[in-house]
Amino acid sequence: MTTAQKIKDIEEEMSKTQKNKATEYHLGQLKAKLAKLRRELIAPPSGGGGGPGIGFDVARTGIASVGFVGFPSVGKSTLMSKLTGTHSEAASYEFTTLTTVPGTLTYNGARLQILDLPGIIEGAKDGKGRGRQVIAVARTCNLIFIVLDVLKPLIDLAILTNELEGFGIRLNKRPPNITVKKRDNGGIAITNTVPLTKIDAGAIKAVLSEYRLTSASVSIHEPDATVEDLIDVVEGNRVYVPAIFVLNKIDAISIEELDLLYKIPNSVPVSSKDWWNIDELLEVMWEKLNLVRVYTKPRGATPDYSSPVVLRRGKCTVEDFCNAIHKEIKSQFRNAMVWGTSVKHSRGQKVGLDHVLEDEDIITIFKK
Ligand SMILES: Nc1nc2c(ncn2[C@@H]2O[C@H](COP(=O)(O)OP(=O)(O)OP(=O)(O)O)[C@@H](O)[C@H]2O)c(=O)[nH]1
Ligand SMILES: [K+]
Ligand SMILES: [Mg+2]
Repeated sequence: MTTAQKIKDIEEEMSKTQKNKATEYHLGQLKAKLAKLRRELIAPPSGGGGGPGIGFDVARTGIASVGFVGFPSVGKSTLMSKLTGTHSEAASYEFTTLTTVPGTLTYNGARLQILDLPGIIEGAKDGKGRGRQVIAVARTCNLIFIVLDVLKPLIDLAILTNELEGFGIRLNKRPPNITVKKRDNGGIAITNTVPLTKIDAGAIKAVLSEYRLTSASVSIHEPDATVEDLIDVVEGNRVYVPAIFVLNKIDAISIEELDLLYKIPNSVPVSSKDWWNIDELLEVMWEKLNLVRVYTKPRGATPDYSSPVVLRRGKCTVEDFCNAIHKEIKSQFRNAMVWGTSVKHSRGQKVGLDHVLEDEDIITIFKK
């Protein structure tokens, strides 16, 4: 039996199993089994093809990458071509785009790589079409645009989210606040600082036993933690990626319909064809990318606002700033003067290499 068939069997069994106290353990087991099978698809054991990077990946450039995911003919290539000035074939027939097409967009001084991807279909995560290769590229992006056609059923949004979830991608989520520590004996000990509303001891034990964890301490601090959250923590290979639902083709709907679309969280309605609301899309993109611009101020001169050094959040210390400019700088570094929200004083503050910079800080480096 192939992995995809095994997955299908388990999904069928789950849909037939009623959810109640008595089945909690069994369902926990099934969900863990499913996660383990999915892991095989994300990274095939050996030469299975379709793993991360195989097939559609391209050389990465720029400070961050944005991948376009969607069903065929929703307008991904139309949007990407116009945003970047790079030609990516767009046409009315499905599967026009057959491979990754990279382009570059500079926004707020940051060079971003935009990846137009082939359309995917439902079932992609379980091996339908070449969807797995597409999702594998999306998994490595810093931001995902889920592009949707507003003339198609809105359920597509949930279907696509589910496809990415099945590939270990979590959209607009933080890692669950749960820790699992293996220990030598003593069985399963559960501590929780929040009420457990969606998971109980039975389900926790079922999941852990599926991973051969018979002795472990589990601490749950995540409000309304689910079995899926626990599995994510045990599996450990999840990626947490911000996403924007780009609701395309609003030129073809009424104002009343548009009002409804505005209620969908993390979404931006646009028309790629008529270039409507692209400004908002870019603003939300910038927010979600969460980048840090640092302006260099030469001693005694005004800061250079035209070309910031752009860093990624979590990798934006003064040391990271130095490395982004030139390898040599760090060895000559004495200290730095920083102005902006990362320091307390409005007149600036002297800092060292480990100081964490904030967006739009100004910096002067003093050498030895
Ligand atoms: N009305 C309208 N049509 C659009 C818009 N954007 C794209 N289209 C049309 O939708 C069709 C598909 O566009 P593509 O850009 O090829 O879509 P795609 O998502 O890249 O398609 P695949 O590569 O096949 O997955 C084309 O006929 C476009 O002209 C839009 O904003 N409004
Ligand atoms: K198309
Ligand atoms: Mg295309």
